Amino acid sequence: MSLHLHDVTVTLGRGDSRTTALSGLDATFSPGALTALVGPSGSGKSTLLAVAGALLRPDEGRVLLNGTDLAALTDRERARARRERIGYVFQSGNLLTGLTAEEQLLAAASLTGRRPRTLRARIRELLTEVGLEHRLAHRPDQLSGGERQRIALARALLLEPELLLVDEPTAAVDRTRAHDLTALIARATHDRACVTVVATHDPVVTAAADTTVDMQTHPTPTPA
Ligand SMILES: Nc1ncnc2c1ncn2[C@@H]1O[C@H](COP(=O)(O)OP(=O)(O)OP(=O)(O)O)[C@@H](O)[C@H]1O
Repeated sequence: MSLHLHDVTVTLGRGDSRTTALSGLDATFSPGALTALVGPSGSGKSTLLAVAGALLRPDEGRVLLNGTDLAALTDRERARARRERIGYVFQSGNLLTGLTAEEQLLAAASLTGRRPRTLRARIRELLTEVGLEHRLAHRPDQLSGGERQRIALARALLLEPELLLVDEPTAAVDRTRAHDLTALIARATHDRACVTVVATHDPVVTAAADTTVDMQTHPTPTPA
């Protein structure tokens, strides 16, 4: 399993706000390695995650997930890849309104055909690992921003993706929790040899990462 971005260009916005967010980007991400994606605000980290996560189709270039070019798939195939192969943890958490923390994970797992009975123990274990064992029955509107994102991380880890993409996992938590979450992500990456890319400004994450990709070494976003 590996992720290669070849000559990827992404243009965002229209008219005066049109911006080349990524320009001819080449990057390789290895299995079993936690990669910290660093660079100043606006350097294209979230854009890279969106392209790698098959949420955004590049204007040009190839996005090879273990040899499959995500950019060349149909919308339906891309949706399937997102569901079955990719775990994407947004800063917002992107949870389903009205479901408790535990139900968020059960719902995600049921989409992949797993039996709820065998899942509950694993779900509780993961919610404990992200420090939310006391929030199992809380719905998104009863949780803080950092807590919502931690549920999203637990949900992604439950599904054991080949590719794990995480946007700023430690931005809304205290330092102790930042260390714990980073260790959890690193452990999952190493244990299952998945490709993990974490966009971050946090030295706690960069210190624990196996490797770093610096967006500053790539061309800065410019008006298109
Ligand atoms: N919808 C959009 N229309 C036009 N330009 C956009 C749009 N979204 C993002 N951009 C621009 O694209 C560039 C890359 O943005 P991106 O969000 O990928 O940066 P980032 O490195 O993730 O930043 P941050 O660290 O602040 O999250 C920025 O210059 C941004 O202003």
